[in-house]
Amino acid sequence: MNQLKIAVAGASGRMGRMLIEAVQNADDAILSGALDMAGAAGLGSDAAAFTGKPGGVLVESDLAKGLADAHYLIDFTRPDATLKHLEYCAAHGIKMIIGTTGFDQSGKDAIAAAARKTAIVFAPNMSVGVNVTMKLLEMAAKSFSEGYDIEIIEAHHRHKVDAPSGTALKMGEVIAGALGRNLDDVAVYAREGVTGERDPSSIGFATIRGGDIVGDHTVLFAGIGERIEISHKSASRVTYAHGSLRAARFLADKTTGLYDMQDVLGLRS
Ligand SMILES: NC(=O)C1=CN([C@@H]2O[C@H](COP(=O)(O)OP(=O)(O)OC[C@H]3O[C@@H](n4cnc5c(N)ncnc54)[C@H](OP(=O)(O)O)[C@@H]3O)[C@@H](O)[C@H]2O)C=CC1
Ligand SMILES: O=C(O)C1=N[C@H](C(=O)O)C[C@H](O)C1
Repeated sequence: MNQLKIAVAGASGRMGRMLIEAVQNADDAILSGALDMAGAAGLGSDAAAFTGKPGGVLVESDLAKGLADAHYLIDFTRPDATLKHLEYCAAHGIKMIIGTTGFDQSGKDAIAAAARKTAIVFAPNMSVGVNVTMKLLEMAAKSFSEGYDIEIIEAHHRHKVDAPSGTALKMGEVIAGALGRNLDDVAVYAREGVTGERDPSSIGFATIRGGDIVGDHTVLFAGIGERIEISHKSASRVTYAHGSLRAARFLADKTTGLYDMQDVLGLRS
């Protein structure tokens, strides 16, 4: 069997470790590289040592060394790191699965441009459940287009650095798209003081950060006399890791192009 040769960026991170374990446990994949930032404590050590099954792949900060044997890079880091990795991967034909969130428009444009040189799956949430939830939201938004106020509430662990979450923003885009609105025009990210009455076309966001919450997202459609809530709650990061492996398998026969998990899961309508 042709194994997927996968490198993992952010090897010491919450997702990096989960991904290394998932690659190690997959029959059709082999850990072929591991990256972390210059100065990180684990540099030079075995990337899989924490699993109890070291495999001889060392954590590198030098991209040429860390990616020498890789055909895929799974990247859950920070936007500045991902954009550095992107440049290298595009130049060397290494396919990317990007889970990092918090990109500005120029970062997103850079990813789209790199996808003309290599194949990329870019999604703020790799779990099957969240991506099916996106479809439910599209349907619900069309049905609740009049008379229902839409609010997106997300909760994550205390270490998360970006807000709202990439998933919440994507949910907002999906709902706005279904309603023929532009999220930039209708999003309300914070309320304080005398805000005035709610604009019925707005989509509100509320962010909670605390403890070890893996990732909860709820979309509230609040009407007169009834409320509908569509929620997804993650109890483990393993779903993101398994989704990333599905994304790598999806890219196996692609050489270029930008895809997301709706493509990977066959959910695009
Ligand atoms: N798409 C999805 O399904 C999911 C997306 N995410 C997203 O993935 C990202 C990472 O999340 P998480 O694993 O919790 O975060 P962590 O902070 O635990 O891990 C981030 C990793 O990236 C490394 N890193 C940070 N900056 C750089 C840099 N400049 N160069 C190289 N490496 C760098 C960190 O190194 P160090 O520790 O040394 O700082 C660390 O190893 C976030 O954007 C998060 O929103 C998370 C879960 C699911
Ligand atoms: O930082 C996290 O943890 C997560 N980030 C992603 C996001 O910003 O949507 C996905 C998931 O919710 C976990």
